[in-house]
Amino acid sequence: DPLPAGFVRLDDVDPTIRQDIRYAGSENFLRRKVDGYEAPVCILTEQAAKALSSVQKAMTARGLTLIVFDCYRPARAVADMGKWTREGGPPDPQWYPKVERGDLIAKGYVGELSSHSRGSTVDLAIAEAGKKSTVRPACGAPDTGTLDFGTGFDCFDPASETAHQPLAAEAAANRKTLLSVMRTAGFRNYAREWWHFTLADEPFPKQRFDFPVAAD
Ligand SMILES: C[C@@H](N)C(=O)N[C@H](C)C(=O)O
Ligand SMILES: [Zn+2]
Repeated sequence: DPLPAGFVRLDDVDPTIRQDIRYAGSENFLRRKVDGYEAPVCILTEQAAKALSSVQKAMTARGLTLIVFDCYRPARAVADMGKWTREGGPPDPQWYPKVERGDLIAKGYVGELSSHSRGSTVDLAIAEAGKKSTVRPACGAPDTGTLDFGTGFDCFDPASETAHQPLAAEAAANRKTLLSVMRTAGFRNYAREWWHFTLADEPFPKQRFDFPVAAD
């Protein structure tokens, strides 16, 4: 299906950006596919995709690449995550080792209404350009194939706060690099998650979308 006006598939803007769209599969904190993800593709607003492509150019020059884990997230996916957290349960050592499942929204790790549904928010890391990512998330181990950020994508823990201390020097330096290149391109970080960025001048600041994430 055609995308709503103003949205693009990232691959059409910059096919060099690596994509590992976790909610389209089971390697995520729900341990199953999330509603609304029909294909593992990154969809963003045109402005966000172009801004990300400018970051990728800086990365490529350094032998690095961006890797995106989540982009536009349909409202039905946000609702699915919310319902799932409310089912409750104990901490999960891999994804939220110190938080009850039912507290993930209250603690700010999962959005009850997420900026991702506005299309200009992205979860991402930096990887070495030559190395392919194999999935090995999240707490206590960086994702294989990404630089060391201290924690992996979607490790819901205070250690994932962007400015968390103490943090090994290399992880702190990599967080600083990601923050710096993303800020230069006009993105703002969410202080609780080093991987979550929203385009400051987003085109749909008050709208939430619900079309599915589909390949074409
Ligand atoms: C779930 C995680 N990847 C994330 O994006 N968290 C923020 C708070 C959100 O859901 O908007
Ligand atoms: Zn996010």
